[in-house]
Amino acid sequence: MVDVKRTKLDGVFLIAPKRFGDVRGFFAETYRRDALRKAGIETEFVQDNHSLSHAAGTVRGLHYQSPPHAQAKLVRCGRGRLFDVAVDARAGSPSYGHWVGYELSFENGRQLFIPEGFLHGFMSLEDDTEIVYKCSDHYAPDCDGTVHWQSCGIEWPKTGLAPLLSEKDAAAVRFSAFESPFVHAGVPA
Ligand SMILES: Cc1cn([C@H]2C[C@H](O)[C@@H](COP(=O)(O)OP(=O)(O)O[C@H]3O[C@@H](C)C(=O)[C@@H](O)[C@H]3O)O2)c(=O)[nH]c1=O
Repeated sequence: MVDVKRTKLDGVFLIAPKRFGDVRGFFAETYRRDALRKAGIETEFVQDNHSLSHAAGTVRGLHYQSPPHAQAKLVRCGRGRLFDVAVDARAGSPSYGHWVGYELSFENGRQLFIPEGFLHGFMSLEDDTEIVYKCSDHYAPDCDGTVHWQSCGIEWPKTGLAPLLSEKDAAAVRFSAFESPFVHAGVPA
């Protein structure tokens, strides 16, 4: 059983798989294609990723892959706690530049579905936080892009710690200078 809820950004969903607890711990279905389809998510995933961030306050993002290798992602936290963010980067979208952010943790088991055309990033909120996510296209380094994490008006959690970023992410272009490779498939008037 999976609870799939819309967010304020069209196409982004917050997902809560049911956990069956017993004396041993819990059991949960972390991916049900039929439940996502019922919510209108037709995405086929082809790659699973897993990363560990040692220090709380680590930021990865805001990342995207350009067409023809754009990726939708289904994100969850394997260990610890993180703040996960999606930013609408589809040129012409009524919510262009708008963002949503949710705490995903081992504890709450929640997932975020992020469609193609969005930037994705996260901040770890505990030491040794793991993120696990499915992607709808393979890694394509030539199509890889990053936008500066502090250039979209995102209200990041205040950890009191110095953020830790890759060199690539620290040097990323600001959102105001970002030339979006994505187009919003709007309904014609
Ligand atoms: C993303 C990725 C990286 N790599 C390699 C390239 C590099 O040597 C090393 C680390 O790559 P990065 O620094 O890009 O890793 P990271 O900063 O964790 O990148 C990830 O960030 C989050 C926010 C996302 O949304 C992902 O799509 C991805 O962009 O792993 C792969 O082999 N396959 C992949 O799919």
